[in-house]
Amino acid sequence: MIFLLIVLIISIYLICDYYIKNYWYKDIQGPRSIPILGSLLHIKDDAHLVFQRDSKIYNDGKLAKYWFCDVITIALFDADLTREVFIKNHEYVNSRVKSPTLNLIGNRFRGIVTADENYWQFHRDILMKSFTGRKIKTLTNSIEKETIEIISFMKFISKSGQLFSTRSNFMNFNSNIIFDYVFSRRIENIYEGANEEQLKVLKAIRDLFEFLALFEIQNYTKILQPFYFIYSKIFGHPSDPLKKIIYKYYKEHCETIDIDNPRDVLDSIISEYRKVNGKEEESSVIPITNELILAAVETNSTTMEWFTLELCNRQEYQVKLYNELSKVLKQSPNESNLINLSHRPLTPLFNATLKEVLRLYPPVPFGVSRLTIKEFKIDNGRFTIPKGSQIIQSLYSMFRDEKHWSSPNEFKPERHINNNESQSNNWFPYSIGVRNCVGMGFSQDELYILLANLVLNFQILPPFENSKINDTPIFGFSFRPNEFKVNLKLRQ
Ligand code: HEM
Repeated sequence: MIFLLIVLIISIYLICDYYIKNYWYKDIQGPRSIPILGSLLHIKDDAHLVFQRDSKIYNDGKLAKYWFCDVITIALFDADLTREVFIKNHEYVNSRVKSPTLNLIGNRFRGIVTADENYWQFHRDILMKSFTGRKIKTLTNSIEKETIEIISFMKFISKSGQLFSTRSNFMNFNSNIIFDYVFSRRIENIYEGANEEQLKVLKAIRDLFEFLALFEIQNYTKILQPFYFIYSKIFGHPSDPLKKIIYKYYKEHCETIDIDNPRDVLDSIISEYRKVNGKEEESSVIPITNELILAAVETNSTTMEWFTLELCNRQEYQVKLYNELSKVLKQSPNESNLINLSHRPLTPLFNATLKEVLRLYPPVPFGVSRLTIKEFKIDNGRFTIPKGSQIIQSLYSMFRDEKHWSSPNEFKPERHINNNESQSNNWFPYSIGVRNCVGMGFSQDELYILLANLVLNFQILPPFENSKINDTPIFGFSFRPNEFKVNLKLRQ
């Protein structure tokens, strides 16, 4: 009898769940959902391609509705509509999805990337003040110093006839800069191999990235969430090792801080926090700094990998870029013989190439999901976006949409120079609106200085003569190529 009752309850639940997912919120079409999992199986593998396909099927290519288990999800396929949601209606979409993963990383949504509607504005203001309160020159110095280090390592590798591993070295480069900027903790000789303590830090960052797959069931199924929390309490969470390290840095900073003369971003955040609210300092400052590291390292490293890969497969562009860079350095030389930010306005082709790489391979191909805190209408009232929806920007399909880009799958940096696509406001790999990427300027400076000096100093060749490096993307937390090595030939 009890068994029959249980079967009956489960059956009713499944029928209701199926009905809600497929027959409610009917003004936005999407693929059919099954009970419990919703549309998760539909988008699980190569979601960027699934969204690209769906953008040709549903709602005139503007958006589509999916169910990620219990969470109604709207994927935006159209750049104009994305602006309408993220700029015009920004106050309704400034929260993040309340998933257990974001909860645990962000200390109950108290970080910056993970911050919900209660913390976001407050933490964003603190962070912006901390960035602008520091002299930006310090960051540029740090990037230039690290670039000299890595270029000298590349020269060593090149002379010794070894191949250059792109992923590990770019990760080391980016972690060293952000650790220096945020904690004043640069790892000496990182490219030759760090010491045990430093390796622990690098491992903590990498392990967390390995773990951070997107669209996991436990993040979207309410009934599973308590088990996930209990499991993480007992066995630990992949974000714990990095947080432990950052806790140590935080304590050291607290002991030695001079509030009026902050040494680094961590000092600045602590000072700003103390000005407004001393109460939750530790539980907020640790996730904020933790998430700065997470947001910075993977995205920039991925972009560096794609840029190197594309140029390695296109020797003709390397020649063009080399000619442009060497000419400007001759025109305005400097002591270090380094391309720096003052050269940027004089290198239009290089700038366009970087833009083209970010268009074809946006490192965060779906943006970072937002959560709606109120129902609202878009597209002249045609679509209602329900409260509690997860909003995804399908950047990959938008950046390859014929509506906005000619021959969208082709690598054509020139499209960004002096033609009708060059002024396009449909290029936003760093997202748009008031909650866009905080690190956009930081990222652009780092990418420019490192990659320009790479092209200036070396010819980038594939490991085997006349071969091409595989450019099929791997879809995970970010959007990266298969790990690859290159042969760096020193230019004379
Ligand atoms: C190629 C490099 C990068 C790309 C493509 C990128 C892209 C993005 C995107 C799409 C978002 C989501 C914004 C939204 O919710 O609409 C974001 C957020 C964020 N990014 Fe980046 N990012 C990059 C580099 C960086 C760097 C270097 C830093 C740190 C210095 C950084 C820090 C952040 C932070 C803190 C947020 C959260 C902002 C907030 O929620 O208010 N990013 N980024």
